[in-house]
Amino acid sequence: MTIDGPTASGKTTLGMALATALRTAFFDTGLTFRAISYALAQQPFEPYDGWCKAVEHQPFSWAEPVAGAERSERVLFHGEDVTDKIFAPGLERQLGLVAANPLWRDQIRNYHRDIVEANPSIVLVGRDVATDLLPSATLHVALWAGLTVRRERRRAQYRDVIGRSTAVGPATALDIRTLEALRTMPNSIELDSTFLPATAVLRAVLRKIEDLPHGTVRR
Ligand SMILES: Nc1ncnc2c1ncn2[C@@H]1O[C@H](COP(=O)(O)OP(=O)(O)OP(=O)(O)O)[C@@H](O)[C@H]1O
Ligand SMILES: Nc1ccn([C@@H]2O[C@H](COP(=O)(O)O)[C@@H](O)[C@H]2O)c(=O)n1
Repeated sequence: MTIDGPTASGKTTLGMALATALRTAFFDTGLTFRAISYALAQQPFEPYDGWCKAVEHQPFSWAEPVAGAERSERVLFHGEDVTDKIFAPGLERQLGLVAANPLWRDQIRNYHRDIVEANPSIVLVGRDVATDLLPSATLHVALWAGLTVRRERRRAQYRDVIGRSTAVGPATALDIRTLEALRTMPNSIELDSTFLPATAVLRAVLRKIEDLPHGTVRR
């Protein structure tokens, strides 16, 4: 299954809950973009294409999920848990550079393809996963939420983290470009979560799954 939508629309929340309910693998492709941007931000130079190779050797790894944590996937960089840091506002510029670079996108796509191949039963999250990575998925969900609500959700998410309280500013050029680039599959379920709690979003998707022909989704 794929879940796409703009930042802080609730993709990860829904994806993790769905993967738990259906006992499938789960992967948030945004983490790859963020982890690579974080690695680049540690370098003193402007990123350029040659770095694609350089970052291949960066020692990233994914730690075991942390039970009870809101965002249970953890990203390690040189052994340090950088999961919170890769959501820091200062990474926006690097994120924009990585996301706009076709060479980076190719490498990241190949990395994600390997993950999909290794996990035929997977909930895959990210803004282009439906159209680009897994167009033949059993179910596509296009999740939406208004900008003000998304900003407030992110602000609440960061409220208790020192130095992160100003993390969510006005819509940036990156936000706007990303929204323009969002494409959905013609057969995707469109859900507006602006006024829906996360549990209701999950219930709505589970209901859609129940409507699928028997045996389409193995539990
Ligand atoms: N339906 C909802 N109602 C209220 N809050 C929600 C809802 N869905 C998610 N949230 C909260 O909003 C915040 C952002 O959610 P989440 O990380 O799932 O979004 P995302 O789309 O995966 O973001 P990103 O694109 O940055 O990875 C989290 O704190 C989450 O608990
Ligand atoms: N499939 C994807 C996932 C992400 N991006 C880019 O990475 C940025 C961070 O993603 P989040 O979902 O964690 O917000 C995002 O702004 C995109 O620019 C992408 O291009 N394709």
